[in-house]
Amino acid sequence: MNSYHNNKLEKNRLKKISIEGISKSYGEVEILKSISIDVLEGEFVAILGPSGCGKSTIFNIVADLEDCNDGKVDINGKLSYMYQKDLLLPYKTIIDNVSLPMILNKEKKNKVYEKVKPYFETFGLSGYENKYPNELSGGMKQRANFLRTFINSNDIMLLDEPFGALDSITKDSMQRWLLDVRKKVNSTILLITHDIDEAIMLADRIYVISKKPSVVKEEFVIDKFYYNEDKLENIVKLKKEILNLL
Ligand SMILES: Nc1ncnc2c1ncn2[C@@H]1O[C@H](COP(=O)(O)OP(=O)(O)OP(=O)(O)O)[C@@H](O)[C@H]1O
Repeated sequence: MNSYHNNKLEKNRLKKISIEGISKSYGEVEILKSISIDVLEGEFVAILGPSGCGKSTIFNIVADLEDCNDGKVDINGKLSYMYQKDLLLPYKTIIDNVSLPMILNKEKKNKVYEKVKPYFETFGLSGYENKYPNELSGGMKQRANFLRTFINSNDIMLLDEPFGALDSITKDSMQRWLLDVRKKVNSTILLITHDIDEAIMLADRIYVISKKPSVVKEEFVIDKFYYNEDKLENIVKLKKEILNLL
């Protein structure tokens, strides 16, 4: 595979996440087999693979929640992460939920409010600061979760199936929303998904991984000029190619 990073234009861009040949087994069961993945500064990269192939295991190793048996991970910056079922505390308002990481970091509440308030507009949550989670729709709750992740660190964000629990209409609007937010922020994002459409729609680059023991099967650069809703035939072709790999 001729890696994207060998391209001269990309050579000087900072690697925010470098995963080099990681392997992981649980007892006798081999889950990951020498997986290598890079994420450059400001990039949106998706790891796409079938259910149970070890995507969350990669995520946990990157977040340092689990050790790998072999290989290494280098993180250049501050990580935050969001899970599919990230929960908002029901007895706290949205602004308090979003502020939680900073409050836990012993920052003063008023100062934290000042910092987070402007982002309610960016994240489409304006007017919902003092509402409680049960007053928000599923999509809005995920936006609030997303904002909390962003507040924790907007440098590098790991998103594990962030829209997996949403119905398909809400999911579609959330994906469009995320593309829009991304234009306003300069975060580096690593997304884990088993949804091919989601990966193509959101990512600049996709790593397709196989069933376990998982290996990287292929890396795709998603040029949005070539893969967009006006050129559906290109998307269909790419989807077929990816499906054949899975
Ligand atoms: N602590 C553990 N002990 C034993 N096996 C585990 C452990 N954690 C995960 N596994 C196994 O490792 C495999 C990969 O799990 P993982 O959750 O990383 O997959 P995934 O690709 O994220 O799955 P999904 O898409 O369904 O969320 C699964 O077969 C799972 O049963």
